[in-house]
Amino acid sequence: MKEETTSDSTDLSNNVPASTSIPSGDNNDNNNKHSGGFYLRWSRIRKTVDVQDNGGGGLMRSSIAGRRASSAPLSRTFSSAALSTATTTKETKDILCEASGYAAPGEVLVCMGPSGSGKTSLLNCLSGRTSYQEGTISINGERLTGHKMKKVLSKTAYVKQADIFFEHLTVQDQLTYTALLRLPSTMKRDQKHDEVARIISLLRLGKVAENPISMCSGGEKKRVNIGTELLTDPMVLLLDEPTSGLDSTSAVSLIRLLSSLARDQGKTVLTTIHQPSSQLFRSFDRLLMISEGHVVYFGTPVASLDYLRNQNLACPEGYNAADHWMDLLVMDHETMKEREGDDENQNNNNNEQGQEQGDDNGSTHSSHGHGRRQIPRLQLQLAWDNEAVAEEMDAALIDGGDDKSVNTDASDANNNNNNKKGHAYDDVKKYNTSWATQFSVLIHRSLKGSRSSIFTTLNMIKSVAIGLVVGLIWWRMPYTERTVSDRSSYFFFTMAFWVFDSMFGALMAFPTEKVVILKERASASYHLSAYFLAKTCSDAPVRLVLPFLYMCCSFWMAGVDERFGVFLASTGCTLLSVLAGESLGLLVGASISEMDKAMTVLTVSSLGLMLLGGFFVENIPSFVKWAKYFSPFKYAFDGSLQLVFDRDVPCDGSGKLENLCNGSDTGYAKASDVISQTLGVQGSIAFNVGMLFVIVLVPRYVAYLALRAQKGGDRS
Ligand SMILES: Nc1ncnc2c1ncn2[C@@H]1O[C@H](COP(=O)(O)OP(=O)(O)OP(=O)(O)O)[C@@H](O)[C@H]1O
Repeated sequence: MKEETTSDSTDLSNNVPASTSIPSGDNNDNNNKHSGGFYLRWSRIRKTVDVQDNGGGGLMRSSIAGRRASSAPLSRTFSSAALSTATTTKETKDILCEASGYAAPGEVLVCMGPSGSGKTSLLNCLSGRTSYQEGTISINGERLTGHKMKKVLSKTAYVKQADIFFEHLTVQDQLTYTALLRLPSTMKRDQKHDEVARIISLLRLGKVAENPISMCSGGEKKRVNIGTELLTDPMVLLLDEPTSGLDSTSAVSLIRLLSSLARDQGKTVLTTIHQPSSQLFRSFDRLLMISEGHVVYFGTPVASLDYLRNQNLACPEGYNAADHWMDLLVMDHETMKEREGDDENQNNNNNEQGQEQGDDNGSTHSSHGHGRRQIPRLQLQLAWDNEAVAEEMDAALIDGGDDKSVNTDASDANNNNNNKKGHAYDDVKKYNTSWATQFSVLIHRSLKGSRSSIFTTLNMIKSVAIGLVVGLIWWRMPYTERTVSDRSSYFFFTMAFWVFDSMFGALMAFPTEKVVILKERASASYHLSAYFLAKTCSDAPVRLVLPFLYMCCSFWMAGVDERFGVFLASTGCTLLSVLAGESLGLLVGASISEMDKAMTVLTVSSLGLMLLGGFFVENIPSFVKWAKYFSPFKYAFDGSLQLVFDRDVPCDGSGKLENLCNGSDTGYAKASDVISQTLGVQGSIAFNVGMLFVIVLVPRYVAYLALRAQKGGDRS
């Protein structure tokens, strides 16, 4: 093993030319064709992440410089401090190592590499979805820094590997809402609908347009995903594995579609792809090969075969060139030994056959024609002269590369263009539509979701049934001394049931939508505030219908009060308590991302708040008593009881209000005494209702802030 490593480095230093420039035939001849397009360049992009190592020692520990010297495989670097710690250490893992390249308007650049080589990470960096430690990304020669990157987002479409949607929406709905949100407000509504129709026909989605996305096949979902991004007429289209899960015919037609978008509309297309056919491989305009975060080739696919031949790694005749590239990049010592063994056997067989047949074809091709003791991916990583590409990219920067005289044709064209007209994205606003438009579209979309998840037939039956059961159990209570505690328990049950129901129902509201929101927000579709308000405004009325049905049944059956005004007011109190419970659920759901933790927190806190409401324990210790002022149960209960017990209570000899009835000359217990002494109600109706409003609004606002603080991770 040691010998092999030494010989690797020796062989490499002997075999690889000191400088490997972009292969011939790879000039920028296409650049002037689409000078109005976006020329995306990146140079020396370095991205690292900190990861935990539990002292397993399974990680490779050396630096790039060290590896360049020793040819040891590496994708991680260690700080010396980390090395000295035996147990859990933090290490820095290199995900992209000085990656450089460009994607030109009118061209399809295909990025290939083994799984985990850094393709998605590169797209994430280029789309502004993730940070990187070093390097420059520019559009038409201008560096993209934070602010500009955000602006460019609205001109960049990023089709992610995962198809993320609200699956209850139909294909048509999904595209229409996207069009209404992301197409500029200068376009009329009809034009936006026409655009949706165009995309549906372009992507052959007509047959499934009215189907919910959840019913679509993988390929159809992928096309909806692409259609969603194409709608905005982006200048730069980034696609992560758009052909995964598609059959070969669909994959070919998708790549053809991308090519035609690039050629006919001057779009800049950068896509990653797995295992294209030989024919497809050759049809790509440009190829970027990545291995363990290192660019190992950038140029045309055809020139890549010459390059491999120069590296003594020629693709065997008749072998799929893309497969050959991938084989080279995944091969390790073990697979090499196996292959060498196979080759030797095959050579021996062929030699024997050749001798028998007098045929001189015995020199069977060694499966990949490479030096037997080199690991090809290391050879290729070391051989590629990334610096040459990086310098070329830097030279194209308007505000200063190392040598401005080395500008490419395109950058010259773009410089002139930019000087005259300013940048194509200078006048681009982050959001294409106004806050009000976003709010109205989102509320419409959100209502569809709320109706399908909350306002279901089953939920309605449940509410009416519980109302009927409660009505029967508390059946026709007379308004006398005997039923004071029954009336109070009716309200206790009602508040407890509905507040818990709304709390736990709302807990899931944001977590289930979070992934879609992060995706849509990453493409600057709308303000978070527009989403948040639309979501809460659409969920609330739908959620209130159910307790209203319950109140309609139970209140009259139980004979809580015969006055319609009291019914309306106590129903209002119940509904306010439902909204308060919803707010607390939203707050916990928005602040704690792990569902099991959120559920635990909500269960403990809601039970605590209910007990603190004073229903079960009369003598709450003073050091926790203050917490009852956070209890929506308390305010709803206290408010409702004051509405009902606004008249003196007739004594009926049952002795339930003994202390109040015994001393009474009128035969009535005074309402104020019943409320304060027997029921322990505090504060006026206005105070209790006011406090309910506070609990409705404050936790909601904090939930919004919590949601705002959440950023999509690298992988979201
Ligand atoms: N935030 C992160 N934390 C830790 N590791 C990460 C992070 N992001 C990426 N990686 C690692 O970086 C490497 C490159 O990941 P990336 O998703 O870019 O690969 P890929 O080439 O797109 O793979 P695939 O083809 O399987 O999608 C992987 O080993 C991945 O585990």
